[in-house]
Amino acid sequence: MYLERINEPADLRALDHDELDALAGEIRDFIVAAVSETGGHLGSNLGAVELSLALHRVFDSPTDAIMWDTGHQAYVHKLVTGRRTQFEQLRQEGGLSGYPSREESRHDHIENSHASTVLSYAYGMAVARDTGTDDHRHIVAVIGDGAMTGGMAYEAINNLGHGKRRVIIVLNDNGRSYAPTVSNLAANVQGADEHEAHPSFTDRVTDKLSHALTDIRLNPVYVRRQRRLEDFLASLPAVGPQAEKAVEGFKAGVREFLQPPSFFEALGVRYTGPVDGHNIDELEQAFHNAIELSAEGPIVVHVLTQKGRGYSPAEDDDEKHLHDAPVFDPMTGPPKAVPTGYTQAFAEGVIKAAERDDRIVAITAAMPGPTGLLPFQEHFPKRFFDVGIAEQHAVAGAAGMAMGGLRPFVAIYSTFLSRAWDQVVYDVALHRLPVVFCLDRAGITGPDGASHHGVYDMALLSKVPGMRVLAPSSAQELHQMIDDAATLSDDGPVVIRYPRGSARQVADDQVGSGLSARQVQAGDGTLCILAVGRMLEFAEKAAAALAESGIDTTVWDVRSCAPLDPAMITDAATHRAIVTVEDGVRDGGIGMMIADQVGAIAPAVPVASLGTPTQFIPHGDPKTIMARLGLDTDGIVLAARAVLDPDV
Ligand SMILES: Cc1ncc(C[n+]2csc(CCOP(=O)(O)OP(=O)(O)O)c2C)c(N)n1
Ligand SMILES: CC(=O)[C@@H](O)[C@H](O)COP(=O)(O)O
Ligand SMILES: [Mg+2]
Repeated sequence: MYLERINEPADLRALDHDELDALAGEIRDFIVAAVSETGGHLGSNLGAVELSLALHRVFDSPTDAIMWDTGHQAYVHKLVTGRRTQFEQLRQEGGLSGYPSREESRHDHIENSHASTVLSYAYGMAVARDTGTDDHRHIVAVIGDGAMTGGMAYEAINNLGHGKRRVIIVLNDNGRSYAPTVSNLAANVQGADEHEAHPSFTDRVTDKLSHALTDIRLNPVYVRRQRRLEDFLASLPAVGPQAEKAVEGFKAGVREFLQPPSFFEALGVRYTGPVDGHNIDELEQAFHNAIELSAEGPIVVHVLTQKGRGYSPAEDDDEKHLHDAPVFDPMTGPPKAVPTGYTQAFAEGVIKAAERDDRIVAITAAMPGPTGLLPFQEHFPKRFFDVGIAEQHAVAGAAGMAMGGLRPFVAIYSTFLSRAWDQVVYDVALHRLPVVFCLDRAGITGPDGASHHGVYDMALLSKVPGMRVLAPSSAQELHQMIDDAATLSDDGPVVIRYPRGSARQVADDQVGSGLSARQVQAGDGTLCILAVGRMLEFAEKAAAALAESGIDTTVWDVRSCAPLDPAMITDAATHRAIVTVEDGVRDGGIGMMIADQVGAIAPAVPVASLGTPTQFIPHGDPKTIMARLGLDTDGIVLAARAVLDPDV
């Protein structure tokens, strides 16, 4: 067993390549076993095994910074940097994070799980390094082909190229985000046409021509000779410049013939590849050469990997190569991922809406499966758009579609809509465009940690002029809200936000409509609980618990967070005390808006607002996190008793 001997990257350098290949096999078995126990990211990590080993053999982390875009593919990095024994607690409360964590290790840098950021970090760290005089450490940024479809990546590439920053970019191209990436970069580089845009892994690696070219272009001996020839020619009087031009022209002709200059080189970033991402020897050679060539400026090493490599249930999963997986039986692999709960309700509802209105189109930012849009794509292939990991473009694109007479439904996780805040406000709302935002994973999501909880959407979006913000308390309410949004959007944008996981099922008479709140039960005027979305279920249970001690509670399902229903505000203001509860940030949240409006008509009525704190909330089990924050039945009961009898 080699894995047990690896406690830090230096231990990798004692192994020969046969031992490294054996270690890679052990690591794959370890990751499958670990993820099968706790759930987590699988396909991406299985594809990054050899890449991670080669990086940690060639570069000297943490002196050299090895940074991972998105970070979901950093399990091997964690394994070889001393955290093997912590994987039993992967993504558990207080356990190992599923992403790099600065608290866990000096080898970790970026904790944010939002994609397409790593090149900007690399740029910034290179600038900081270069302000010093003797700092020669390497800045290595690993970015996936999916993350490369995010606009930020191009902003950074542009700056890196023009700034000639000494950064090594490792483009980990497995041809996929969840779905196949918009274009397979390897094919694009060689100008292959569309039908080759997603060649098999083997095809992608065995293109010997570009392979051979890589050797030439990467080999520093070739580069040094080329430079000596250029210097010699330039030194020749008279004929020198012409001869030099002739050599340049010849080289350009060779390059043009063999391989069109890549996108990267057009921006001043040297490109080389593709390299076989599962051949450690080849990877190490490529990285050593890149170190030499990076003296002149940034270089991309294009690495081809296979998502899910080495575990057939992942290799054979056409939808997402087991990008992530729940707890599962490693012998058989997890069952096929199908939408459940609110995601399933959205998947069904948006199809029904589109059947009724042919203006309706659906947009995803590289997450057709997790957002529930795969069935929509099957029903309406020409009305479905996957724009890549490009939320800003998705939203501004939706604005364009709406201006053109379409009715776009934009399906984006709550947390990822943060990326497109500017476009939501000034491209959609400013023009009062009929765009419907369907935000899955709103509220506390759990295992993916601080940058995945969807806790800001209500507080922020309720402040956008003309924006309607709806929060369903059941699957049936979500269906209703999708129907209503299709017409409400005549007057401008609508947001529907709903949580990860199971959805409450209710009878048709327990569903509201439009922008009205729904009174679930009427009390005797003592206490009024106003609940947002999934919190209604806890509010009803709290009311039942309070009834046992003689407190007769009114309960409202808020439904429309913006605008708030005036009838609900007026009724709440007639009570002795009010509790509001939402699974979003309390500061500036819906509860505070309710308190503000009640205060305007009944300033003496106390309002206790429950919500998430203005803090980053670490990963863990969502129910445990919500209980800890008082966002459950007991928390509501406690708040009710306190607001009724503050002296108790
Ligand atoms: C801004 C943003 N949008 C969406 C996601 C969700 N997401 C996580 S990983 C992933 C796919 C990443 O693809 P790639 O960069 O190619 O990495 P791979 O999983 O293929 O290794 C997506 C869309 C995200 N993390 N950040
Ligand atoms: C990094 C990544 O893939 C995230 O988008 C996350 O893992 C999604 O998790 P769920 O789809 O399980 O909410
Ligand atoms: Mg990928």
